[in-house]
Amino acid sequence: MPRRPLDESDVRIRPGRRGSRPRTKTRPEHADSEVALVTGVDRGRYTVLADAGGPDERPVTAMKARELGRERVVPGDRVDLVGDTSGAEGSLARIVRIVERTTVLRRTADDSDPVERVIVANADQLVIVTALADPEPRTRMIDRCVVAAYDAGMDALLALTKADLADPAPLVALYEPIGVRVVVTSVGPDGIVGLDEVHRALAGRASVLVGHSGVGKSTLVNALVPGAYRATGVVNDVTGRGRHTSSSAIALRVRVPELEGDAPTWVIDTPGVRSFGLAHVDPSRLLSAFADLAAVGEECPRGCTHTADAPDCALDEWVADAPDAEVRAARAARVESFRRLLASRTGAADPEAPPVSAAPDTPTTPDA
Ligand SMILES: Nc1nc2c(ncn2[C@@H]2O[C@H](COP(=O)(O)OP(=O)(O)OP(=O)(O)O)[C@@H](O)[C@H]2O)c(=O)[nH]1
Ligand SMILES: [Zn+2]
Repeated sequence: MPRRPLDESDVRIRPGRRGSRPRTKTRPEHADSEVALVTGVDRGRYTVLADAGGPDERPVTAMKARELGRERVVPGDRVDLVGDTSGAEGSLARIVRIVERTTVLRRTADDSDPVERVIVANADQLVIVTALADPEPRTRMIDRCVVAAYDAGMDALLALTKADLADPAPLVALYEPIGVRVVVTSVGPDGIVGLDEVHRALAGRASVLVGHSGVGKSTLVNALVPGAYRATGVVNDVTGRGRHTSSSAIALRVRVPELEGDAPTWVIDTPGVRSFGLAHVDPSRLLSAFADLAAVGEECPRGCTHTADAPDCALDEWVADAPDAEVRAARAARVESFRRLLASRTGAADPEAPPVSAAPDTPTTPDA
């Protein structure tokens, strides 16, 4: 019996076990599944948006079909939906397949859970919300977020809040050279100053927001998506604060029609997520986020870790071979930035004492 080639409506079925039974994969109900976007997860119930952006756009509550096994479904996922997809009160659809993801963001393993789990799928950008003061910015935390973003194949956007309290210039100088776009906001008498710039940076993209408690992330989200939390019940109406009972992310639609063109704008808030799992980050993959350095790294010995003490790392040669002092200084700074990010993966780097770098006229040479 010839097998029909797999297509989009196929559910992943584990092979084997009942070996003799032919794998009839054609399930009529799955043939007319529809693609939906996962916006939230709460205790085994998924909120998905069917026909997202289309004329029949509607929120639907769904559960995971058994066929998916232990595979996690997370906000940002596109899924195939079957069953009652009407979205009517009390209806429950089933998620039968996860569409292949373009990006995955993992949160860090912690004491309660030793596994680095995927928390958001298909996001384009990681927005690192950092207060310029109160609480003080922590560059190591920002570095780690940048690494997580680059490793996930996402862009990094630094949103500096509370510019009324401190000057953003030093942080801008630290992050713009490594490809991080920076937006600056403050709270003024008529709302958030700088919101237009934030809108421009988010328009047409799916952006994950992260930030420590008190940095002004909720203030920002509320300005971007007025009333969103009331609608989703995530925030207590009286205190305005998140219940933060779980660390599951939630996708919220931002309406900026004049900026976004055809692509919708989403922000994905991650209550309770404070850091990202970086144990899996591969130095070469991180290097590939720095196009100029990646080209240089092609000349490195196989398996080079690209750290300051790596023998014969081509990055050091590239700094040493600069035609003049100015170029050398620029290259050294670039390599230092990369190595700073690399070091942030592990517990090694002290935020107040970044790894010792080459002064412009004394390029680092490997000790080995
Ligand atoms: N001066 C100043 N204060 C701000 C600014 N943005 C937010 N705040 C204040 O900072 C405090 C924390 O803001 P939130 O938006 O609750 O911060 P959060 O990051 O969501 O923190 P959690 O709710 O604890 O997760 C609040 O008192 C805000 O009013 C700003 O631009 N300037
Ligand atoms: Zn190297």
